[in-house]
Amino acid sequence: MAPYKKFEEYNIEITDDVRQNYSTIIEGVGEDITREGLVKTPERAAKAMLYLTQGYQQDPVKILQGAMFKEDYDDMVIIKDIELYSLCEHHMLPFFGKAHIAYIPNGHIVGLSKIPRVVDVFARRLQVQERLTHDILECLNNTLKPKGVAVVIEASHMCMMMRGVQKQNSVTTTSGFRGQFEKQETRNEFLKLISSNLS
Ligand SMILES: Nc1nc2c(ncn2[C@@H]2O[C@H](COP(=O)(O)OP(=O)(O)OP(=O)(O)O)[C@@H](O)[C@H]2O)c(=O)[nH]1
Ligand SMILES: [Zn+2]
Repeated sequence: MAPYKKFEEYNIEITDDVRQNYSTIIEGVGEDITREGLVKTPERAAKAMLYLTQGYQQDPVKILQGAMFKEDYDDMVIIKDIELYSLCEHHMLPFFGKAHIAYIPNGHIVGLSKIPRVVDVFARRLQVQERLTHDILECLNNTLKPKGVAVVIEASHMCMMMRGVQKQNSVTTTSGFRGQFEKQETRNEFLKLISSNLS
């Protein structure tokens, strides 16, 4: 079985429930649910929400284990500027930005695409940025068992932009480091490489 199912494969039985609840919300904000433009909206909104939270149905460990290859390379591997879209668990509004991830292999490398896939598995859940950062960090650390792993996330939160404090330009940075990245020198090398424009 594939570690991640296509959206359509698991969505069918739960859509009805979520769709019904979106009808209630639309009526609750004072709209006419029978209006032409809104007739299909509960269905669309339910599908969109289930898409944005599909990470609950996916197994990030299997994703990584499916593409680990024996290799002696033991220098830093960095994937930077991985775009991410998540939902804050407090308001269910988007937060979005970039993840920068590095690891130092320990006998195994991993298929490069699997790292952004793991980011998406954890981002497509109700999250806070701090937990998202640690979820990714711990998953990579426990599964790849590398010599070190580093995760930095920079994100903007719609709940701070569209409403609430209404700050349009603030960016939140979170980070986590394990193994060799706990050493100042290695951590600095990583931070220098992700802030350079060379890629
Ligand atoms: N630490 C953290 N806080 C977040 C994240 N996303 C949203 N928040 C915050 O969650 C907090 C929820 O605070 P509450 O006071 O319960 O909610 P609220 O009345 O809507 O707060 P305001 O946004 O200040 O209007 C807010 O300060 C949000 O900015 C996140 O990823 N990490
Ligand atoms: Zn929020």
